[in-house]
Amino acid sequence: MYKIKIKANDEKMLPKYETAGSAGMDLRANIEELMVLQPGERALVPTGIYIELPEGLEAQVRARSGLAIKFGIGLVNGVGTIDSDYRGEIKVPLINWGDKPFSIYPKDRIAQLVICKYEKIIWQLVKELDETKRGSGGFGHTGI
Ligand SMILES: O=c1ccn([C@H]2C[C@H](O)[C@@H](COP(=O)(O)OP(=O)(O)OP(=O)(O)O)O2)c(=O)[nH]1
Ligand SMILES: [Mg+2]
Repeated sequence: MYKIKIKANDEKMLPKYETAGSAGMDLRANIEELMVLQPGERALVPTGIYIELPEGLEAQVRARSGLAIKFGIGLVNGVGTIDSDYRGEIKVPLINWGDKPFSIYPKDRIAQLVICKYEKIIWQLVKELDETKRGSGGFGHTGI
């Protein structure tokens, strides 16, 4: 298990696994006052945490499905990527896709962080790629 350096003003803000098998650790809103997201509105919500990942690990910011299904709350950027050399505050670009105003209270769990391994590659520029049965078929070409 990796031990990852983290900075936070309050230990309660440290993301943690809610169950033994959770892949994600919930991120909390580091705000002083209630924030309201109107339908269609987006906001970059601070989490108060700063991390130092070794090269080869990234952190993914992902939506919480409960907020998505109940209130239409998602991430404007789909999945956020926290680079290993990023030392700034982790922030969550939330959007209210729902039809009602959504209230965020201080320390609410607004998203989750998943730590993943990634590979670095170098490109080998070629004229032809290996043939496959799929070829360029995609976007539903096998049917629905
Ligand atoms: O949901 C997110 C996405 C990104 N970041 C931070 C960490 C990441 O390392 C940095 C840059 O993110 P990204 O590469 O996605 O954004 P960019 O628009 O390409 O910015 P940059 O030019 O700084 O790389 O912003 C967050 O805090 N939350
Ligand atoms: Mg970038």
